[in-house]
Amino acid sequence: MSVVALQDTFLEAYSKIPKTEQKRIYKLIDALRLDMNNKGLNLERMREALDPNVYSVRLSHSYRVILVRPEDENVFLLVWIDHHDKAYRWIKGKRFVPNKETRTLQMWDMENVNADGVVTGEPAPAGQNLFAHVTDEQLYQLGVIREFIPIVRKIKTLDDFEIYKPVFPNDTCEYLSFIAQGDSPEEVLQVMRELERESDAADKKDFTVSDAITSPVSSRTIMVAAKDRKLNRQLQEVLEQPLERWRIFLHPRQKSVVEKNYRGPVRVLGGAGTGKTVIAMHRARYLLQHFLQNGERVLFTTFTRTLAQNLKQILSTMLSPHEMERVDVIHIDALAKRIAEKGNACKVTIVSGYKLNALWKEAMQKYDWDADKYTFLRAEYDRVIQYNGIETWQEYMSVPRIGRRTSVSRSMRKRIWNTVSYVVEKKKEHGWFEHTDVLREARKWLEANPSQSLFQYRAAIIDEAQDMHQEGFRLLRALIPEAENDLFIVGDAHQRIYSRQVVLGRCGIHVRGRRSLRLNVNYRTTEQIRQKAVEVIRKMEFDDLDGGVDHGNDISLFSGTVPVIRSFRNSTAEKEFIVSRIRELLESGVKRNEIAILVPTNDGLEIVMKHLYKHELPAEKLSANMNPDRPRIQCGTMHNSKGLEFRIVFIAEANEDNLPNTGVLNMKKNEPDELEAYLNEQRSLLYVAMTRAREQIYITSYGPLTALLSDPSGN
Ligand SMILES: Nc1ncnc2c1ncn2[C@@H]1O[C@H](COP(=O)(O)OP(=O)(O)OP(=O)(O)O)[C@@H](O)[C@H]1O
Repeated sequence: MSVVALQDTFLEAYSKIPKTEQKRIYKLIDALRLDMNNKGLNLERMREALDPNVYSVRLSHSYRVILVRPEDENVFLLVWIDHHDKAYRWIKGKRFVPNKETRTLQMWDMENVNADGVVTGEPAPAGQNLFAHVTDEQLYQLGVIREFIPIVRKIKTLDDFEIYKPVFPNDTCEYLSFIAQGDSPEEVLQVMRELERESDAADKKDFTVSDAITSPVSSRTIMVAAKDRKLNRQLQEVLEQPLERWRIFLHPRQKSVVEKNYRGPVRVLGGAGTGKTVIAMHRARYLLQHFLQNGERVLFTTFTRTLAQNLKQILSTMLSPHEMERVDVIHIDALAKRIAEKGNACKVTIVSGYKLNALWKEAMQKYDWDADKYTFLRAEYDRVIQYNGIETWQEYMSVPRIGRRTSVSRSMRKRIWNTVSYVVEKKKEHGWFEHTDVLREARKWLEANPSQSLFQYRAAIIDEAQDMHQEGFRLLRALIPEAENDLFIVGDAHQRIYSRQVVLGRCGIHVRGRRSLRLNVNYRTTEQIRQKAVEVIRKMEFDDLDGGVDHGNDISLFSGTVPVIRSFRNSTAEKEFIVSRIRELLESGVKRNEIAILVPTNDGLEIVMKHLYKHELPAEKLSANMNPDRPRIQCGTMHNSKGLEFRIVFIAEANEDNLPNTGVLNMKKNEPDELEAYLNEQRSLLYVAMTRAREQIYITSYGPLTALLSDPSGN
């Protein structure tokens, strides 16, 4: 007898039961395989269940495992674990269908449908149907079983689709999601056919549960336990790390992006949680295994140190030690510093904060500026001069000041230039560099020494590209020779929280035609969280990192509870609420390190952490050196959460005067460009923080709540 498990449901159930019960599963599987008639197993047919092949078996005094045992087949399919009554309720309306079209074993939930009475209702009039352009036959080929076709015909809008989603099995739901997002049925069927080509059971007349289990397509949904007494390593791995199965199975769409041979740079866009980083990591592996020669290396870079560290750790579990030696995971500023120091044989000292402010104040005094022009001058330097890599007065005189609304006369420009030159000279005298200076110096060195191949990089993968400075991309272009599969860039302008818009074409990176891709399906966040997060940024426009507009719209595969948003009288009341919710979550089986508390400011972070300690809740700050597996509540600023994800997220201190920060608003109030840029960054920051949550989000404040949640204009 072979024993397999239905991933999505079984893993969910498994993650909710106590550790002692989890350990019993392995023994139970062995026992089932050896002798299913073993009386001790207490195998019982569940007559109340809709599916005639459903059985239950005793795991312990309290828990039962639900399984499917198709007649005349030598297989047990584990689907659920729960207390007796709850398990019965769960299984009651489920039907397990080996679907010849999708080559998978599907789970249909008739209970949901019948409760809503949707099966017997009238279909939506033609033209008002989200899937009107999909024929019945195409729906069938997409895996919709015949009796469910009338249900699809009732779906008028994307919102309707949300309500109906739990009815569909995951694979068909995913295919329908693609169509709902604008893909043609033919395109989606093409993806399916590619899979069928891989399937050895494609021509069989009857499609059985055993066929579904052995079909390669099922590798995403079914885990197989090995035939010998030791459990298959894969099953054990997935059971122990249920949230990371994407490391093993990619969706066919993702797979095709990862495995293509591209004639030049590729750009992949997609909203939060659409799998961009997952794809980037798989791409690194694929490049090494299929496209690169021995000795050629891959650079994997991103914007922040914490994220680079996190990516390195995950990559090291996906790649062999030998492959890992051929990949450098490093954030862009560290890379630039490395090149500049190696190339110029000099020590780079980064200057920022008060030293730099003091230098600017000195220059402003010398050139007789009013103190309130500080923001204007710094922005002119960062947004126009540094952004465009300008180094001479002639260049500055002729550069279009795109995105700067305050006009400046020629004489004013000259005064600005004199002030800037003073700062630049002084920085040189002290041997000080800002990060952008280092990027530029590194690039200039590479351009002047084209034959120098410092690190044997043949290709680069760039994550979180929206926050990369133009100088960063120019540096990468100078570092990686133009060739097939040279640059793989993933990013999302919705999440830009550090830099200004980049135009890849202006950095010598030319993305053409089919090398520009967009992912639309969110695998991380529930639709409820996604929608709430999108509300915060809905009035903004987003670029495609190359001078165009990103009109993309995403959809989440999962449904969940609505975000909880609450404001409290004072900070203590807010923190007490958070602590009590955390205690409840821990009691319900959520692990400490699955919970994150994010706050707008560093001061707020200290307060939150003190509060957790006071209540004996171990906590840890998000940082490049932290170990995310330690059983601690993860705390960090919203900025630090970039690129990460957690099961439950609290955004605390989301106060009116924190988000956006009133002090910064005041400083920028006379600079409309800067003010708008800052507000947009703050909206994106909130979007980023909210979309870190997989299952549930709590947003709290003391005093009035941030206006960004109620009024996306931020006014
Ligand atoms: N093929 C897949 N199967 C299952 N889960 C997946 C798959 N692809 C992605 N995911 C899940 O979605 C999560 C989000 O993926 P990822 O971090 O790559 O998204 P992203 O687009 O880079 O997000 P962000 O831009 O918000 O940081 C992953 O952690 C993973 O849990």
